[in-house]
Amino acid sequence: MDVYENGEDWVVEEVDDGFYEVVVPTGITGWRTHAKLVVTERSSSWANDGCMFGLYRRGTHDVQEIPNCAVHHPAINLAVQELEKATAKVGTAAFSRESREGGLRYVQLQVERWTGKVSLTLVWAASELKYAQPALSRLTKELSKSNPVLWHSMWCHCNESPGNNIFTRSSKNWYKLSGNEFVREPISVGEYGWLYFTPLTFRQGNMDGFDILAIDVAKSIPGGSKVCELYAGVGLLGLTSLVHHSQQPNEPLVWVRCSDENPANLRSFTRSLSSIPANIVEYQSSGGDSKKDVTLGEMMKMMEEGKQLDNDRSGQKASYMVASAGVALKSGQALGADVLVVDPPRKGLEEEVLKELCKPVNSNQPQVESPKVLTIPDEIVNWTNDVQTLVYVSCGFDALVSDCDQLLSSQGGWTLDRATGYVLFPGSNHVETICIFHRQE
Ligand SMILES: C[S@@+](CC[C@H](N)C(=O)[O-])C[C@H]1O[C@@H](n2cnc3c(N)ncnc32)[C@H](O)[C@@H]1O
Repeated sequence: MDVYENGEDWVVEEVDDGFYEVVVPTGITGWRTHAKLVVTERSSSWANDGCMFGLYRRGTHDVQEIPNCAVHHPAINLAVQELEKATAKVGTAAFSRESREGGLRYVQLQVERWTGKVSLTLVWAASELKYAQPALSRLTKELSKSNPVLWHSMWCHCNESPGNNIFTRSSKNWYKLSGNEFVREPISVGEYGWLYFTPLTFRQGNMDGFDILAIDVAKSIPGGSKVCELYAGVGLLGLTSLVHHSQQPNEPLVWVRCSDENPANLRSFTRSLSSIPANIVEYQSSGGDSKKDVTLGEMMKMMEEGKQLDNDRSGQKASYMVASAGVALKSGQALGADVLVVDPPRKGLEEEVLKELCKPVNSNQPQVESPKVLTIPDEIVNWTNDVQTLVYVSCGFDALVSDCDQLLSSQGGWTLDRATGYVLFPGSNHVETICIFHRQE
């Protein structure tokens, strides 16, 4: 890429050649439907005047309040006001980093756009729910009483770890206290189903903006393709593409295989799939349990027993595997796929994924869709051999530049056809980018 670091927080294009188109998909205010805020005492603990909610000032642990923040969805600002009032009324003690006393550490607020309701997660410094009581119940009761229509659901996440991580990795630390398990968002193509999120799953900060990006991803996939999606979250990009192509004449996708390392996504994905009309996902009536949900408990048990978690049931065009990106590839998820969609975290692609994409295409490798029918040893398989189009969605520009350099200088035969930047987070210095790569003929 013809960009260089300028020593600041941004990179500069050497010559504006018009290659990198920039899109501002939404207004610059009110776009943030997902916020995580840190909590601190308003004054001293004996004053009992409740908690303050905000962000750490850069490089410090001083909390900066952001009342009526312009980029927040109005429901988030309202929720913060309700939290301030309620914590003052019931005397909730914020967690202190210094004394390690007090309970409330962080809050996560997620707006369900079509209802304007907020799913609230209270992150409490406790090892188990019982140790957060009775302060936790006092607070949630007051919040529900003070504004009964605002809250979609309330959750508690117990986190007494010493560091700054907002959430621990254990799904056992999550407790749903009230309301619905899932925040629902419409798939952004017509009225053909929903995406389901919980506080345990990844959800984009600017959902309106990402809807537009998801349609652009769908349009960049040739009709009739077989698609493998890594880093899929709840399956937002894959399912949007499946629905989009079902509405194009003679262009339905053949299949979409999604995967992600977070096991909590599987329940969400299964729900979404059930909400999409059968003629789009082609369920087969193969008996009563074909759409059966896996409970969180069953999921934990399967993981403890080392069983693979997936919903790859016959008759469905879309399937889900819980696995890291590298493991998903080596399980054959991209075998037979024409298109690979990746949307990794800021640090970019896993080394294993890059390594596969950088291998030269092996014209002697048979084109099959399952490793079970591959007749060559695993060590010499090119797990992305059939992929002709790579759709790379990036939220970390530095990592994208480095991954791009590796792909383009490799023997994988890749060319970068298009790159589009999306100003998804106005007011911040982050840009979301879609890069479309093709293999040279
Ligand atoms: C930027 S999010 C994209 C999710 C999805 N495209 C969306 O828009 O909702 C990145 C996802 O990568 C997953 N992830 C992070 N590291 C991973 C890895 N090594 N292997 C597989 N998934 C990973 C996270 O769980 C998260 O769901």
